[in-house]
Amino acid sequence: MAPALVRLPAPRLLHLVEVVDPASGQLLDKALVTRFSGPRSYTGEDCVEFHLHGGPSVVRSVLAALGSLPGLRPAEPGEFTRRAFEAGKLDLTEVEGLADLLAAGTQAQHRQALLHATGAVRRRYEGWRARLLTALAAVEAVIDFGEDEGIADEVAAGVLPDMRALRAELAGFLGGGQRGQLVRDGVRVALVGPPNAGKSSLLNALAGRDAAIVSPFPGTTRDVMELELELGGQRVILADCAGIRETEDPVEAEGVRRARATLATAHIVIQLRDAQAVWASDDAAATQAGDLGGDSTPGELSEAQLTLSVWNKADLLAEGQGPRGQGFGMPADLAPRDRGPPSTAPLLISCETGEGLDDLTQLLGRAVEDILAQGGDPEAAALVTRARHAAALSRCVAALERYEGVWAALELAAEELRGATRALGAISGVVDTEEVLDSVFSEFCIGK
Ligand SMILES: Nc1nc2c(ncn2[C@@H]2O[C@H](COP(=O)(O)OP(=O)(O)OP(=O)(O)O)[C@@H](O)[C@H]2O)c(=O)[nH]1
Ligand SMILES: [K+]
Ligand SMILES: [Mg+2]
Repeated sequence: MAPALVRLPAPRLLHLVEVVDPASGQLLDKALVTRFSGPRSYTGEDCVEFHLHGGPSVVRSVLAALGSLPGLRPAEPGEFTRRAFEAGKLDLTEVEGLADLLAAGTQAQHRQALLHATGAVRRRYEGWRARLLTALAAVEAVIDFGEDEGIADEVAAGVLPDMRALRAELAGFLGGGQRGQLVRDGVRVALVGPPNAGKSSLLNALAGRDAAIVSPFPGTTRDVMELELELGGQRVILADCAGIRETEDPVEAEGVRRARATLATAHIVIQLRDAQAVWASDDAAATQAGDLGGDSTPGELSEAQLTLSVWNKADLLAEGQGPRGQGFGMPADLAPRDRGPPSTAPLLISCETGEGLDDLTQLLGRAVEDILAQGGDPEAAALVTRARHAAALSRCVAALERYEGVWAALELAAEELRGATRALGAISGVVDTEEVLDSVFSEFCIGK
């Protein structure tokens, strides 16, 4: 039997149609439908988009009707985008940008993802790769055809300056810090200090909700509790930990171990102490010098970490008692940025009354900016948003360094230039391995 002739609606226009189950003839929805004919579609293939009413039963019944047609099946997560990539519609940086765009929770993440998704990053990488290919082509041409020693030397010397410049440029991006990854993954802030300092109370105050358990019993928090905040458009991950102290309790001891691990990976450390306890213990000076309190020592902090020293429970200090009366600690250094990172002079707050919390938020925002500023300018930083980019870039730089050692020996030089080209190509997916592709596409949810 000849197939029934179907008049397809015009492509790339919305059509209001009745969606009918082909088996039962039952009306399923009245909906807008668009047909795309390849290659002018997202995947490059012939596609149809259904704009259904959103009720779960409508969607389920239309999917079931479609699934009953021969040759149709649900897409795997990321399958549409993978097909688009395979059809050459997107490169890997754009694919990753799309995944980041779908996941973007902050303005900074959003802006950075757009640089990838719109191809700005792709163009940078393609430009570099084109320079490598030009150099490689010149060198290979001499290997293949050039008999003349003079020409060989001339070409080798001609290629060298641009490859040197390229190596320096790429090394600059690699050494420029981790801003791209910080924007994507968040700046990590750890709340540490002795038990009962009010760390969980402060986490709740900053989050604006009762996220962590607060109690008058020291040793309440055991697991690390992480919360995401948006500060000045930037993703910040705030971690509340167990109070650091020696303990016989094996569960609390595990909490202390986790607290130390969290402390080690934090970009910013808020050292929280009970103002009255510090004042009573008469070691205010030691605290000003940046002591973590409890059993921990300043030696646990690395140079790159910023610390904010904060004294809590200001409401419990009597009039004239404590740092307030001594003329320091209120508020801590809120000096302009050019005067360096926030100082370690303590900031006095109360989670109970809210005193000092605005100052703390400001100070924290500035510390986050300082951490990001160490990571270079935003557009350059957007080139390296994943560990995979950094790894490929450093392979490329290493190959170019080796090239500079052998540039006059054309065969060896060509080999290193090929290696450098391959490494850059891996970032955009020009040269791909299944493994990289699988990990990139696995980030997607079903339907993209
Ligand atoms: N008066 C007063 N009490 C506070 C303040 N902040 C916290 N507290 C109280 O201090 C006690 C301990 O607070 P938590 O937030 O549980 O302290 P923590 O540092 O998380 O304690 P651990 O998890 O046990 O290490 C609770 O009873 C809080 O209500 C404050 O600013 N003023
Ligand atoms: K507690
Ligand atoms: Mg706690």
